[in-house]
Amino acid sequence: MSDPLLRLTGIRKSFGTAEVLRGIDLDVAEGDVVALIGASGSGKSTLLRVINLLERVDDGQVLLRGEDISDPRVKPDAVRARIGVVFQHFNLFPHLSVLDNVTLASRHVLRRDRAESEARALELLGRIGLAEHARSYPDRLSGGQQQRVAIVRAIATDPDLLLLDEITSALDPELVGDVLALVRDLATAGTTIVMATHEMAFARDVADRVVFLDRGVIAEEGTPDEVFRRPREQRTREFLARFSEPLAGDPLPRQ
Ligand SMILES: Nc1ncnc2c1ncn2[C@@H]1O[C@H](COP(=O)(O)OP(=O)(O)OP(=O)(O)O)[C@@H](O)[C@H]1O
Repeated sequence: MSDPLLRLTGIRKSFGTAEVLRGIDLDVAEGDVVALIGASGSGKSTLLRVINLLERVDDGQVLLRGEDISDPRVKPDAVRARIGVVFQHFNLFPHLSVLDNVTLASRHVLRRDRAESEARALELLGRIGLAEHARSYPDRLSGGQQQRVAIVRAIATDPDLLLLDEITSALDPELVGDVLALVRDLATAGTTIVMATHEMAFARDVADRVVFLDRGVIAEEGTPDEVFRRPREQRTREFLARFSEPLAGDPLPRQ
């Protein structure tokens, strides 16, 4: 069998005396959408940061297409061009236009030609209805628009993997729908995504697999149906009980 796109084996990470990740094993196949859920502080962001080499593991391996990228000799920049990341706060560069934000990595890390990078960026911005804002600065855009630009920027290098860390948490509720719709489109188009999310209804509808982290270990994983409707673990049930209201209805906007 061929290697999964991403394989995590025995990942451990401590900050001081606090062990935040306590032996994580996880495989993500090409095209899979994996939702990481769990209480605040359970280690979701740290796990994403470990995958992207923003944090180095204390123990264990991160394998991307079979290559051990957690090896200290691997240069983070080379890996980051292969792994797109979007954080809670949009992190667009305020002094660069939308277009320059989107083309930055493609031009300066991958050394792609300017015209080629801009054509691709404009095509992506067009897909999210923001091509006319290409020459604007980020502060002219709403939070939801900025976050969609951040997503487009993350995929502009055609990464192997897209990591999303609570990308709707800082948005006003009325702006969440468009951002989730874009993620839904990417998932449908076959993008491999690992996302930490508090949007349970979204995880249920979009993810192929749901991973429940509890104090640094994977307490349960399965299809959305298994985890949300038939959780095996008491601690999963307790966690989900806090989200029972949104899960009962369907708060997701339909396109
Ligand atoms: N750089 C750091 N230095 C020290 N402690 C850290 C650092 N990063 C994370 N932690 C701690 O690690 C634990 C896990 O944090 P993490 O952000 O991974 O959790 P999370 O599940 O993503 O939480 P949330 O849902 O609130 O974002 C927390 O107790 C946090 O305080």
